[in-house]
Amino acid sequence: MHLLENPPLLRLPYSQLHFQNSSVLPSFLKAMVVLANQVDQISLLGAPKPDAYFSGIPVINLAETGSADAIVKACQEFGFFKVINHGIPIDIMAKLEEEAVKFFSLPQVEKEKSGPPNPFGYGNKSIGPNGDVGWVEYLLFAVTSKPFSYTSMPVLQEPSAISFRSALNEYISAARKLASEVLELMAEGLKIEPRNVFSKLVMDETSDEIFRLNHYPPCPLLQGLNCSLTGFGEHTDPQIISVLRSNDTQGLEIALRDGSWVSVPSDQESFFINIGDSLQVMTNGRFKSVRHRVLANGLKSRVSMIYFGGPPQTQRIAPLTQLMGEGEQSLYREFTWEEYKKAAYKSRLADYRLGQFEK
Ligand SMILES: C=C1C[C@]23C[C@@]1(O)CC[C@H]2[C@@]12CC[C@H](O)[C@@](C)(C(=O)O1)[C@H]2[C@@H]3C(=O)O
Ligand SMILES: O=C(O)CCC(=O)C(=O)O
Ligand SMILES: [Fe+2]
Repeated sequence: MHLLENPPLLRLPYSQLHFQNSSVLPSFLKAMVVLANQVDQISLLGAPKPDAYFSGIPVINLAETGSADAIVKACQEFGFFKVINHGIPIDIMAKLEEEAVKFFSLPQVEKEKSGPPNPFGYGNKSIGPNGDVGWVEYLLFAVTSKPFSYTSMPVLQEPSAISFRSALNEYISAARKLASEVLELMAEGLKIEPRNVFSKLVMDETSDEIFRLNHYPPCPLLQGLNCSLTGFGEHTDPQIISVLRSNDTQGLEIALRDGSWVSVPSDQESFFINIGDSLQVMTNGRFKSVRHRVLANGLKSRVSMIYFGGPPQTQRIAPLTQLMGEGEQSLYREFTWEEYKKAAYKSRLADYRLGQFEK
């Protein structure tokens, strides 16, 4: 709806298009004649979309004993898992989703009052400072105090934004608590002490946390073409842990250890946990940071909310001595979170950011 009032969103590189089935190519090319006037930077580099949902995503039931071992297994194998029976009321997610939908439905000019992102604020299509693009608009927040104050975000300053602010605060507190609980189960599963060895890094007053609301709008021009768009290109998250929740629209994909991509069935009542690069380093590669991306199908809006738990800026990121076997060497040279973040912001989304820190 608002998408049609928003021609700039339609200017997407052709490389963002992914075909489900190569037999649609002729009709797609015909449609391109129509679309060519509206979509610039065309280059046909689409990759096929995985056919089926992956049924092998590990599911961790937090109400069950034994979840610590299952979490460690999932972190080693996938760097990704789904959490159920997490105890967070659905209402907290639904309220924030409602506020997000309200915001993304505003006229473009209103949304842009909170942008461009530098790196925080409202962003449309452009991701990060180095030329990455996707079929997405988003709000990126720095969580600088608990509860945080949103000083530089016009959209949250108006008195009428009280319900948005309170939904955000409620949701972020819940996501942080879940991140901490899961990180403590990881320490338990790895049999290392103290139990809060990971969780204290995201629970500190000075922890560097980010929160993101993503909206992948429908794309009416692509309907009937059976192809998809890159909403958010492949990447790993640089932080320790990410807690993701989406509405019931599909799109999230993860790369398996063999490099193949699989589609994660959406589940609006559950959370998905991503291992970030920093946790890969702290476990000396035992846990893998998961490569993931979002392919938007163009039919239905996807709204996602992601809490990124990072450590304080000065935190040294290195393998935990408690985890190192006899004679085991660190796979990485030492760095602080501040150094890693700086390097990340100089990189493109798909870059292998840990590469320059490997020994
Ligand atoms: C292209 C970029 C966007 C990003 C900063 C970066 O230069 C490389 C890392 C990207 C990422 C991925 C995970 C999170 O969505 C994010 C907020 C983060 O911390 O690192 C984004 C950054 C961003 O969108 O600004
Ligand atoms: O929107 C999503 O589902 C995932 C987005 C993501 O990976 C990110 O914002 O880092
Ligand atoms: Fe991500």
